[in-house]
Amino acid sequence: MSSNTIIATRESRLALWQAEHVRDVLTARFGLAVELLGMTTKGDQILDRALSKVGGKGLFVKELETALEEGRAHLAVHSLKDVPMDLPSGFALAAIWEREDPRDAWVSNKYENLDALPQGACVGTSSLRRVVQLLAHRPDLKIEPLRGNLDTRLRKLDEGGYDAIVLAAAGLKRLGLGARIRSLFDTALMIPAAGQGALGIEIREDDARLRELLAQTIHQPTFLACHAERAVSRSLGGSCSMPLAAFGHWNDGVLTIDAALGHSTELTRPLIKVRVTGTPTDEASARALGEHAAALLREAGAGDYLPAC
Ligand SMILES: NCc1[nH]cc(CCC(=O)O)c1CC(=O)O
Repeated sequence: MSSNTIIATRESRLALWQAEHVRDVLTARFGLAVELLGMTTKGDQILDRALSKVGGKGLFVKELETALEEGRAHLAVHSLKDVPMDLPSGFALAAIWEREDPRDAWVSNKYENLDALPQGACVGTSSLRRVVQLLAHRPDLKIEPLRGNLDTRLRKLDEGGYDAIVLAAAGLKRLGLGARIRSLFDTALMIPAAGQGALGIEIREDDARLRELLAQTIHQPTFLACHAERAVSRSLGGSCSMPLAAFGHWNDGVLTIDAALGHSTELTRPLIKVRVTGTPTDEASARALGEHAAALLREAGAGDYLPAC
């Protein structure tokens, strides 16, 4: 095997963009010779069912972790949003990089935004988080499942299957598809998912060399916000699928976390929403802030909303 540093990556256009970005930064900054190892994951193969029904987001990372474990690769680059809240033992999240636009995007060939949709119109998304927040504003809408990579989802919209779809702005912008964004959701109306728009870099926990090197690349405000967001999810039992949104944003040195939870099966039940603020300085204090938000959600009745798992 070559002495190059190898990045395991999924082969969707977005995953490859992200892996190439990490490769280029590591080469420019540390002079590393980096190669990509493309892989297909279970999550890429299952296109007909909601991920929440077949084992959740871990499906996108398992094969990459196996490559790390077997020494076929050294780093795995992920959309942080797709990384389970607790990594299996032996693996570490060595870096979180600066976020692209964390907002959700409205993509439609006919309607400017959610308010412009006629009664009973059809919106495509398979994200429970997006479904409950769309229905909170427009209970009349018909929501239809929409899976596949970004190009597939856009094609399904263009074929006329939906009046509009909702996608992460980050993915569209990274792929040069920003022109497809008709409008952007206010993060108060459509709170993003924990980690949305950020990159997460995973390594073997015992890889001291890469751990030290990657520590120098962490984008601290994103790192703290995302650890707080992920802690909200973890505290509520993040391995289960639930309609949860958690978004942290910095203002004058203060981190505000907005979180919203919908009922896991009765998707039109009122959302439970909380906001907390703090000034975390490290991973532990960021997590504590997220745990505080989760505690407030529980006080407000989250226990009745969570799936039994
Ligand atoms: N769940 C799939 C996924 N994972 C990351 C992104 C977009 C990029 C990001 O949020 O970092 C997407 C597509 C989407 O939600 O529209």
